[in-house]
Amino acid sequence: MSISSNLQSTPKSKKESKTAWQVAPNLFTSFRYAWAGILYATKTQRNFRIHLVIGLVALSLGVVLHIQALEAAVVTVTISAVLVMELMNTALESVVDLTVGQTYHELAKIAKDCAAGAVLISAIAALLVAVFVYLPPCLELLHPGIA
Ligand SMILES: Nc1ncnc2c1ncn2[C@@H]1O[C@H](COP(=O)(O)OP(=O)(O)OP(=O)(O)O)[C@@H](O)[C@H]1O
Repeated sequence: MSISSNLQSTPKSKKESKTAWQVAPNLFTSFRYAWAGILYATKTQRNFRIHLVIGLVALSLGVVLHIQALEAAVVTVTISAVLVMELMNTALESVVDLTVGQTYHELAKIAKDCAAGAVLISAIAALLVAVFVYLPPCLELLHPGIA
């Protein structure tokens, strides 16, 4: 979905219009901006929501299946990688839409397709990690002594 069609370029408040171009004055403000980005992606990007839910389910499953600390670390990094890719994809879509608006441009297509490809690769890697980490304990649960 094209992003520019949903948004206005005008800031929400006068204060925001004065400070939007400045470096965040403190760490708390930086976190607030970062959180706003995550909230925006959660509200507007269906794929981000899907990956967020799958990530939470995978982490919960890890607790239920008592996976080892190293496995939990790999799962956590993998989930983060997918969500980070989704956020970068959303950021790139915004910049492309800001640049070309509603007009077709071959470079806009390449940029968006490559960003989507990056998300796809991270999601496939996450699926493989899930198979490697969760399949053995699941099989053991279903057929004790098999794994
Ligand atoms: N300005 C443009 N010029 C050329 N092709 C475009 C342009 N905008 C989008 N596209 C093509 O349409 C596809 C979908 O773009 P869109 O901005 O709708 O992303 P999306 O469907 O929201 O992607 P995602 O699901 O990753 O968020 C792009 O991958 C690209 O191939």
